[in-house]
Amino acid sequence: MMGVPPCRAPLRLLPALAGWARGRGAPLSTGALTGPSRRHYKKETLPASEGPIPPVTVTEIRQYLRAQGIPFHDGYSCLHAPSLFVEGLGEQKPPAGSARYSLFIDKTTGSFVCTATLAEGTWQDFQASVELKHKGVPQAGLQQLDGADQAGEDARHIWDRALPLWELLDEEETQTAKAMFGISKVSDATLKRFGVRYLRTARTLVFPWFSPRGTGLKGLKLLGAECQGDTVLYVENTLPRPSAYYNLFGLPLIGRRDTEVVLTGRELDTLALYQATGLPSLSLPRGATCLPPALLPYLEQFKRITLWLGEDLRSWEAAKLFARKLNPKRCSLVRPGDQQPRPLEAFTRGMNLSKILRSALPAGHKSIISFRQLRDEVFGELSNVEQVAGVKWARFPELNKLLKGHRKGELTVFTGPTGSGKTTFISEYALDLCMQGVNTLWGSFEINNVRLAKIMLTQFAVRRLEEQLDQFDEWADKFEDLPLYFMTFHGHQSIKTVIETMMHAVYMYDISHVVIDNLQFMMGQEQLTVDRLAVQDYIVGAFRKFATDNSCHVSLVIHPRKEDEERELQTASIFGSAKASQEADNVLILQDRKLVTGPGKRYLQVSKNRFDGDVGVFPLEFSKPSLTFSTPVKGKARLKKVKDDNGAPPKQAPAGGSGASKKQ
Ligand SMILES: Nc1ncnc2c1ncn2[C@@H]1O[C@H](COP(=O)(O)OP(=O)(O)OP(=O)(O)O)[C@@H](O)[C@H]1O
Repeated sequence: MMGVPPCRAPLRLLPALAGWARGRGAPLSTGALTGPSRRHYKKETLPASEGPIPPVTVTEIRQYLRAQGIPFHDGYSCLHAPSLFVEGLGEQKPPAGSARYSLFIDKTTGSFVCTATLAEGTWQDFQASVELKHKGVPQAGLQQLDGADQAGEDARHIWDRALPLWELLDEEETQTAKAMFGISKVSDATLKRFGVRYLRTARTLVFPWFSPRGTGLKGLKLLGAECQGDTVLYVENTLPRPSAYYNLFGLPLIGRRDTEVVLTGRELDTLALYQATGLPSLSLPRGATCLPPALLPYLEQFKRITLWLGEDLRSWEAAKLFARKLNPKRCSLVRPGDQQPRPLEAFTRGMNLSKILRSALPAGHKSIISFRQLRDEVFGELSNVEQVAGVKWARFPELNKLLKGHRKGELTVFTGPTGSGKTTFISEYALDLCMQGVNTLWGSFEINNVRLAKIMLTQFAVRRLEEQLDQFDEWADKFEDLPLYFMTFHGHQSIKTVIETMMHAVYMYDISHVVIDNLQFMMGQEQLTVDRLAVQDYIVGAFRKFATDNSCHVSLVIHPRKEDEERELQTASIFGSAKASQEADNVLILQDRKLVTGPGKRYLQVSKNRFDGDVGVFPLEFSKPSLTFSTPVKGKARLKKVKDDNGAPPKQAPAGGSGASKKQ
């Protein structure tokens, strides 16, 4: 297990013990990664427009199926059809709505999976299969999912060594182990039903991932626990590694006729929920961080899905987004709150879980709502000020003081003089958030992904890896487990293609932060200045809309206009009309003027902050070996809040950030 220091979050993901990543259901995945001694590291990439995934619409899919004479019916997230991959079944015409329709085609991406044979592929693969079938070629060999190879073997090895919790040496050991995980009230019968085991040597619970066909072991999750005062800190490891771990825990226990399910964020919640209510329950493989579309076919049978993911605002936000993918009409959401903690806690506190489930709110969106419907949301925001403020940077405490945090749905515009280190800074700023579980998508048009990943890996390791190549694998392995994706665009691109790719990434990977470096690469070659301004306005507007519609933060690098080199940049120095700064929620400027405070110093200026109005500047200290910009530790308080963006960086370190002011 890698030695990543504990963090504040009650649950965090550690790198998997070993494994492969296959990016199941993700047509754009990087391909197989081998065991722990590998040298290559690859993050998943998204395609350029000429890449392998032309967007397909559900209308086109329907037309194609009709034209090919393939019967289908409309599900919640997928179209259901008889499978081509099951011998003979494709020829028959089962009645509409039949459970024998085992082929699921994702309405958004066209990707398919056959739940009977576990064949899967892209929309293009599907069309190719249909053609081959017409030519009489058998379909059996297409991408079987259950080749879990190395990870499967490793999992089997651990599984065989783990014991059922109720078969430990004595009752006392069982009780101690249960207490350690906060599951003293969870009965042996429940643990047995879900097949939970205990790995004595590592003092971890072991949750199995069985193939949906109920045969082989595909992987497992190991859960460790540390008690800190009254709270239990859980540490997770999965086999295969998180990016390839697609276990809907509890799936083999779901009956064909079950039409309702409760989705939880943790296996322990599912145990508690089942024991308390007897209702079918599944837990998502990576909690509230994502709902991979590859899981959607397995949720199609449910007419009603209740999402009860956790007790914090982040889980609530995630539940709202997941309901969109699942089809909000069938979803209800349990709102986190003191009287509605997560299922395990509610169970431990002796609360009535059925009652909490009954109070779940329908996710169906209505465009006109009254304050009465909003008041609980308003209360939630008022009572969770810290969480509402967003994810805090770990490396830039001064940025937290000004911006308070990184929030979904906002647009940040970032500018600075040419060559001042914009890419280097924005890379670390995004990496910091990504390391805290913010699913991040990079659009680097100026420098290629290898160079960018090299900068990021150096910043991640906080050292010059060129001179310590023996450490490369260790850092690359950890880096690989970050929820980080890259678009494969390079050079000029149309905004339409970029936005389409971003939407695809949001659907596939639940991206909540997109970084675009930089806007000028979407501007095309228009010669006329007026046109260029209009084009830029249009692009900024498109990113703004994307951020709002997808509840996703967009950080957009824009070059400044050519200005007097002696003068500080201001909000008005951003290239183009005023649109960029008007649309932005935050404007950040990297100031590189060599001020009296030190040679070569940079300052970060927050010149607009729509969230609470605090603006100001703070110095950054660049470390060349690690390419990082930490805030200097020496000296007194460094942050200076200023009245407006004409406020120049401080000539001396100001005391205590006095002079703070709010800006409308
Ligand atoms: N504060 C700094 N002091 C010295 N060198 C720096 C600093 N920040 C970045 N650099 C180095 O300067 C070079 C340019 O940095 P970077 O590409 O991040 O700048 P940029 O502002 O994005 O450039 P451009 O305007 O071309 O987009 C890199 O080699 C980087 O390592």
